Amino acid sequence: MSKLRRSMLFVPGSNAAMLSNSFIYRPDALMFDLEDSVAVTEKDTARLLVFHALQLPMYREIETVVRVNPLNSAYGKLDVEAMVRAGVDVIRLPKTDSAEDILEMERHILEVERSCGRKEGSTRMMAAIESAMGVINAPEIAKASPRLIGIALGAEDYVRDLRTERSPEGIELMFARCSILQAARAAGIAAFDTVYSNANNEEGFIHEAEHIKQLGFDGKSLINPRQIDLLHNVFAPTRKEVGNARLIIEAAENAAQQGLGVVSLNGKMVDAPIIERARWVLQRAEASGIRQ
Ligand SMILES: CC(C)(COP(=O)(O)OP(=O)(O)OC[C@H]1O[C@@H](n2cnc3c(N)ncnc32)[C@H](O)[C@@H]1OP(=O)(O)O)[C@@H](O)C(=O)NCCC(=O)NCCSC(=O)C[C@@](O)(CC(=O)O)C(=O)O
Ligand SMILES: [Mg+2]
Repeated sequence: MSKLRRSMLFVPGSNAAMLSNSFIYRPDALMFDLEDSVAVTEKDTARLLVFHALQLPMYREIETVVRVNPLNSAYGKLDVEAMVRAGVDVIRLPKTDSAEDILEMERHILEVERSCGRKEGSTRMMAAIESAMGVINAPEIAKASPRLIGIALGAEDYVRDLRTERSPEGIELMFARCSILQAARAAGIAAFDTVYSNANNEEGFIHEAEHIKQLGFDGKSLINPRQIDLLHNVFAPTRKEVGNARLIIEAAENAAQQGLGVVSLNGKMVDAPIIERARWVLQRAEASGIRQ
């Protein structure tokens, strides 16, 4: 079963208090940020703080992602050098506009891996798409490197680029979400949704989480620990879904014994894709529990 990456909690890299205890919230991944949540005057301090946080034993037990600054900024290369040396699991490249951005990042990561003796290819990558150009190039971006675990939408920057703003229904994000999802699936990698920026609006958050789960996303970036359980609950299958999946597997096993590829379960067709989905529901229930 592929690794669970439902929740990825952004932690501002310049906030020493948050860095020291963010593991207690147990998201699927922690995403230390060196980019937009860090003031220009704090960039060097944040890099040092995150470097040290990555040495802490508690961060060895959880997947760590660091969002670095773009390589064409004054900080990007220094960020990558420090984070690869620190042993981060995944580097998140923000504002990815083209496959060339990925290739450039890959070249730089490889150089650092070689110079510090880290296994070549062991640093994984994630690309955040945050512009119209990035959305148009999503299929090439998603296929650009075997290091990529997934691509993600960065909606706050994206709506700025489109010259609009986010609405509760998210109609302005529909094209980008579908494009990113299609590109990710065609490349065989994960698709991650963007942050919901109001930590106090639980209802709005759940509405958005249900929407992106229905579209097919694997998970979502988060800004606040209170959003973690809400998201995990949305992603957990319901008791009814689990019960139904068990019946489908049972029916499929009986059908296989009789040499049949398709059978009926209470009038509903059960064939290969339906069986595969049922297995996926059971795996998900085992990994994430059943919806509360
Ligand atoms: C939103 C808010 C200010 C609310 O503050 P509040 O004070 O109301 O929070 P409370 O709930 O009261 O905190 C209760 C306890 O949790 C602790 N706690 C809170 N948040 C924590 C956390 N994140 N990590 C660890 N610990 C945390 C806190 O320290 C306290 O601990 P304690 O005192 O011990 O009880 C706060 O959460 C926060 O700063 N979030 C991170 C924001 C951030 O990273 N932005 C950048 C990424 S987005 C972006 O760049 C756009 C994007 O690029 C995105 C894309 O690409 O998708 C695009 O373009 O769209
Ligand atoms: Mg952004």
